[in-house]
Amino acid sequence: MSPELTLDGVTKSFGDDGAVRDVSLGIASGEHVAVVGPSGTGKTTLLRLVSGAIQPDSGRVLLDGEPVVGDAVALAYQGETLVGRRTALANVLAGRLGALPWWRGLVEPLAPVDPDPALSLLDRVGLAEKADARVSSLSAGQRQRVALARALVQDAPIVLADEPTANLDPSTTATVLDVLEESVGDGTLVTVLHDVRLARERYDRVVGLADGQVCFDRPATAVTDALLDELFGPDMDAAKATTESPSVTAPRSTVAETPSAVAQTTNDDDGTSPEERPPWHV
Ligand SMILES: Nc1ncnc2c1ncn2[C@@H]1O[C@H](COP(=O)(O)OP(=O)(O)OP(=O)(O)O)[C@@H](O)[C@H]1O
Repeated sequence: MSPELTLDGVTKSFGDDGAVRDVSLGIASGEHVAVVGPSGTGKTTLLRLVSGAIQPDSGRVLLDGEPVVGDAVALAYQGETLVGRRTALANVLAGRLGALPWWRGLVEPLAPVDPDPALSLLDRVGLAEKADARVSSLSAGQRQRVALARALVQDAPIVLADEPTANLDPSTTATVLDVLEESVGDGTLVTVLHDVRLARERYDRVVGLADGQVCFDRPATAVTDALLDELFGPDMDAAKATTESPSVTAPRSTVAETPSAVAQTTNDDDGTSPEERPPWHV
């Protein structure tokens, strides 16, 4: 069982900018939650607060009622947090070190870390042949997948993923989200996604952030175009013109049985390429 995650009136500012403002959320053990919202509305800051990477100015982040400590939370960052001159495998193994009990370093200081879990994850995200490549030689999408593997190899009960599908093509996006869902399994998953369609299709629950505050917090099946309109503002008008049928909102268990669902649900009938459409287009 993953611990229950609670954000209680969490606020974080950078200078005069209130990045996250009085956010309260309860995320139950095993929930898979997507966080969506326009750029600069505090999504990354929220994940960093939950991971303990930064501390709130006020409010509390709690796991089962206690402050976040230890290795309970793994965060796959959106940004460049890998060591470029080390190999992909070495970077993923660095995550594995954090998953081992502290006393292993005392008892077996020279024992090598078992590379198999890291190699297996690199294989599952499609990077088996890049295991020995320096991270600095990898594309942005490949680095994104190394960062995800590094988070997943920690076997943490709560996994946070910040835009894990940025820079990826549709097929690799589906693979990465499949690996994420399968690896986390019954654990708790909080993923920041720009693609609202994926959030609706693949997650139990969607939280919309606007200007650092919760705009909506609904089961994925209850996320309507009106809510997205409120969240994303005027740009939603373009989406309304092309969104006449209801969203494809398969529950998580169904999607997991159809790994290619993302590619299959892409609608090319309106004459626009997927890249030209707003992220919530269905
Ligand atoms: N370390 C920092 N120092 C100063 N300002 C910051 C810092 N981190 C975030 N901010 C500011 O906080 C606000 C929220 O940033 P954040 O990265 O959380 O947004 P976001 O919703 O994740 O954006 P995006 O979707 O573009 O990644 C922005 O105005 C940003 O400039």
